[in-house]
Amino acid sequence: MLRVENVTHAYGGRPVLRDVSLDLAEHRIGIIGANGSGKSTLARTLNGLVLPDSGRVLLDGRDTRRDTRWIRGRVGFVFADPAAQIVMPTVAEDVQIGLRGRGLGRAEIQERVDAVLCRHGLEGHRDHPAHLLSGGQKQMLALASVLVTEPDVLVCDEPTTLLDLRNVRVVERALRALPQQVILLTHHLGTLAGFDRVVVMDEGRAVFDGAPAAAIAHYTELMDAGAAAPGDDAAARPAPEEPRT
Ligand SMILES: Nc1ncnc2c1ncn2[C@@H]1O[C@H](COP(=O)(O)OP(=O)(O)OP(=O)(O)O)[C@@H](O)[C@H]1O
Repeated sequence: MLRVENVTHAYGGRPVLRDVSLDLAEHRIGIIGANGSGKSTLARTLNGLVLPDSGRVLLDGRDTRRDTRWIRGRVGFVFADPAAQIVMPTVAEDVQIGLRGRGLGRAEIQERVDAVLCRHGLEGHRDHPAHLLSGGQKQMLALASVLVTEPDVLVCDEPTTLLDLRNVRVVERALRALPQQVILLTHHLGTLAGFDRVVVMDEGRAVFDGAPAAAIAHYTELMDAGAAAPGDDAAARPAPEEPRT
């Protein structure tokens, strides 16, 4: 189980995570919050991409600070922009690269690559140049390239941000079907239906933690309150004039 213990983190002296503590045990966990609330930074602490300034992050009792390599192998990470994750010229090569150095034979590598491509609708694109895939296909490739390594936990940082609605659905379906634990950061609140738990981040703190509907209601209230904050005179502004004809 992933455990976040009293984690704080700052960039250039500016606090981004403030004493966050979470036990992340459920199968499907969402993390939502305003832009800049610290979601990505929190997600990155989960596999040691970001090490906390204080506090610690543990996977099954092992600290990301000490056992970074082991934890990276157990916690897969999918980024919002698949282009940042695709490193090889062809689809199959890109999936295969994650299996390097694991002492697997050629046949097993081939088998695992074929299986993951097939599961994610990319079997017909095996030798296709990866950069020519559509946005949705690139996101599926990024997902496949992480899943081929068989992580226990998958952390997805807004994997549907760049996608149209059809591809959002494709990625949602793929995530739903995964046997492993998924921790999903998203601004697509509908994706969280059926999740076990949703954490709301605000200004570096986990301010709500509960069922999806209650978490979304809390987040919506938070955003509405922010939109009508004192000093914001938007509500007092006169409505724009109708164009005259
Ligand atoms: N590498 C970095 N160096 C400096 N500041 C950073 C870095 N990464 C993030 N920040 C800052 O930390 C704050 C939190 O960023 P973070 O990406 O964690 O928020 P977020 O909730 O994921 O936002 P979004 O919804 O926009 O992706 C932001 O103000 C951001 O500018």
